[in-house]
Amino acid sequence: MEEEHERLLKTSSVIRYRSYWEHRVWIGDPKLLQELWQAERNGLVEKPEFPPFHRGQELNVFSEKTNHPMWRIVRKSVAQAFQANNMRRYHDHVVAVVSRLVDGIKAKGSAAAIDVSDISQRESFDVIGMVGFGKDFQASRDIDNDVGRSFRLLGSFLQESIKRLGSPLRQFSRATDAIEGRRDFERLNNIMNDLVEANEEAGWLEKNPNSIAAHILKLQDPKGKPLSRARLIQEYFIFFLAGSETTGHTIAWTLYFLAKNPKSMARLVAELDAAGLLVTDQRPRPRTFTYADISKLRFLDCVIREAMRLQPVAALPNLRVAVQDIRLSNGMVIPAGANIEFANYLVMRSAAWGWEDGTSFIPERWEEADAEYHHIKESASSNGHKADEPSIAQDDLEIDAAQGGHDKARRYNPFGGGVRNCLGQQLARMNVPTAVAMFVSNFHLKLTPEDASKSLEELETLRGTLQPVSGIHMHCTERGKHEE
Ligand code: HEM
Repeated sequence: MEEEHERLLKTSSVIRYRSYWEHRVWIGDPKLLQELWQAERNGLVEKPEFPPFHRGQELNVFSEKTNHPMWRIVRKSVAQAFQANNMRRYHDHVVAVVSRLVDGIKAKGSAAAIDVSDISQRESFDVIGMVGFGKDFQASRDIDNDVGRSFRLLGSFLQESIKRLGSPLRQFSRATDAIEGRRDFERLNNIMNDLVEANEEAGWLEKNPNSIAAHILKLQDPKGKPLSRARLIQEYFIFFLAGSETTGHTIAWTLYFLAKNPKSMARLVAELDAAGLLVTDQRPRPRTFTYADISKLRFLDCVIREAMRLQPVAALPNLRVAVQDIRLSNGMVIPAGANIEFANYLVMRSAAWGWEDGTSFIPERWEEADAEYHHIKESASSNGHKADEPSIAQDDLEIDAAQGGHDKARRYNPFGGGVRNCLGQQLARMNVPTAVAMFVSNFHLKLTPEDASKSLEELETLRGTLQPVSGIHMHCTERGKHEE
């Protein structure tokens, strides 16, 4: 994938092409991305049509059009669940889930090849269940269990959905894997339905007023009516899907880069040691990782940013449609109806946007001020047109979506940009550092010889999210017990 994108970028940062009857525009330029996010705020860019994957399926906050009142209603309400004071309140859940996994890995011993990708999926699934919906699915209780396949169902759902996009009639096919796909849809639907029922039980809402579930259950449509059960299930489901796949793979890729880069690992270990968080011979039971640690551990933050720059798990399929002709500052016009692909992946790697040695893992680059931005020279504006229209005040629909201005454009957007950027990013920003720090504090991580010998390209695949193709396997040796 990397090679293919580098090849494309050498040709241009904007590519127009036709795929059968569709007109597509592929944008790999941060300044133009900024303009398109502005166009999205102004209603000129929309989400594409998401054909129903399942008869009777409703839309949700991810698939709903930006100009539809329901999208705004859901986004504004559920955003409250992700406020910092809430995240602080729920941090103990994250620590509890990671601690269970740490115990499970210890029980396996260092000879076992642990799939950290599987571990990370269990972690993020349990966190979203507990933090968002008050349900402990216990995927992290025993690292070999299958908890009714529920956490694996999200991955298979995503893959089945993608197959159906390519072949809409698949949902009626009698092929074995298509039948299994339909069963998985049904199972997932039932799990979400059970969860809605549990959350609707008397007294639950009062006890969990800040959860994602509480904000969804209180929603009313524009006519003031409560949401249908089918819509509730869809809203529940999207928070599980968007919230666990992405976070889990981000944790796994971060651990992978650390295991591959001993100098970065050593620096992080020293930081955790200085903070009293590392297990050592002298400190077999370090203090518990706290919410306050997240903002204090600067190098940990650099490591995660760098991993998300190189392996942005959700940066590829950011698709949109032009509502009307859109003129960009480089003079190009995107015709109404054209599909737009935001090629964030490339923007976050390419030398064209000032990334030095952009395909290497160098967390130190995040110690420089303004590293998120590409600075635009006046001459770069090809037709004298300014990069931005005067900025519309960002309202509370946008989360950490600062895009720069005329002189600089944000070149680091792992959570997307503009009004449709990631709604749950505050949960990810709490979960990923906590999990990474706790795993590194407890274990020496060493890739198995087989996975260590593979290139990143051999390890990765794009199945809806950018994820390991068949896991990332490591030997995890307890710190403080078997020091090297
Ligand atoms: C490292 C973890 C995560 C990454 C990298 C990530 C990335 C993204 C990106 C790039 C988008 C925008 C997609 C687009 O423009 O089409 C997005 C949207 C979204 N994300 Fe995340 N996400 C993460 C975690 C989460 C979590 C934890 C939740 C919730 C629990 C969540 C919920 C959502 C939702 C609901 C949307 C749709 C928002 C809308 O359309 O208004 N995400 N995410």
